[in-house]
Amino acid sequence: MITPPSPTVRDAARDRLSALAIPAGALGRLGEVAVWWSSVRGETTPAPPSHVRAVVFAGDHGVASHGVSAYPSAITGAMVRAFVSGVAGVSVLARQHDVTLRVLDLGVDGDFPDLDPALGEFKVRRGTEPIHLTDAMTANETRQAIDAGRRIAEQEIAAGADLLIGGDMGIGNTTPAVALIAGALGLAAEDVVGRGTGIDDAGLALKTDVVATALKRAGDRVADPVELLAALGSPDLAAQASFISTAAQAGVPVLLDGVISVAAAIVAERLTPGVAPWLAAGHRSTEQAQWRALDALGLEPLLDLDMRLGEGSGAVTAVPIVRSAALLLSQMALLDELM
Ligand SMILES: Cc1cc2ncn([C@H]3O[C@H](COP(=O)(O)O)[C@@H](O)[C@H]3O)c2cc1C
Ligand SMILES: O=C(O)c1cccnc1
Repeated sequence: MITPPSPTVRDAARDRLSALAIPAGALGRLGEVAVWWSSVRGETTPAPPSHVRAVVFAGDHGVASHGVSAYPSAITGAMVRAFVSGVAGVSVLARQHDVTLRVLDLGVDGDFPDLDPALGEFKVRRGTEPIHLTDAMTANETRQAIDAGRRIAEQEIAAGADLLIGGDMGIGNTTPAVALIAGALGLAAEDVVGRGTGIDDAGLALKTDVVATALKRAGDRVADPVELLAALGSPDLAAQASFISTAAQAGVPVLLDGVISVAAAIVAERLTPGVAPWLAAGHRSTEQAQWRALDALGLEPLLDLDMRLGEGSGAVTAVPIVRSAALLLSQMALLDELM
């Protein structure tokens, strides 16, 4: 069980919010995120996040060659190179919002001999098995990925992170992500599948079949988070789940992104109950599984921009919102002081 953020500080922040020189409730969700930021920082008027660190967990997925994505697996490696050169979508956003971005290859089906070997320091395997046919990975590989996620979070925290973000890269990864959400929450395939990179109706029907078959194959094993990850997950998803869980245990808040990041959070909550109060939701993605999982975690997304990129992009886009909220709570006058 994880120690929750301080209820005393949260109440003090709520009191301050109610006393600000605004009509009651006028900051809307900005007020709520300010109170959350105070509670996770353990101070009524904490400084806004200034050491935001994002890690992109990259990996390939066996299901990708079974018609569940609009794009081929070769894109994964090409995008890893784009992160390294700073030209991916989230790279641009991270530069704009002063977020440190790190990309790690947990399970890409390829190697990068010309790039910094640190990229593959935590690599578990090349791609996964197709989850509708067999387990994504072995129990041993799952433990290795969980251990990697913990060490990655510890490194980011040691580097001074005051807010962490997990991003994803891997063609096909919305399929295991929604399967994990369905498995953990007991939902049916048709209630979790979405169009991912933009599959058509036939693709959606096929993806629904793949997820339904995978869930049936996993059976009761979905009740155990480690078995769930081995059966339906991947090294990158397992590592991100453990990254979130480790951050929450250390009292470091995490800003969630889209369906992959939220799937990792749902599994993190299973690995170590009590994670959710340490989390905020950066945005609402177009994937229905993401909304259902956020609901289950009790989280309301900050932004709703119809984004469906992943990479951590929705979370990084929300960073200035968290900063604005923190500044409002600490710098605004109280109504009493003006009277
Ligand atoms: C060029 C490109 C860049 C991306 N950046 C993130 N994704 C996102 O889309 C993929 C998941 O969707 P699906 O499950 O439908 O394959 C993941 O790689 C995810 O990171 C991208 C996808 C593409 C094509
Ligand atoms: O919800 C997301 O983050 C998402 C949606 C589609 C494709 N990749 C990511």
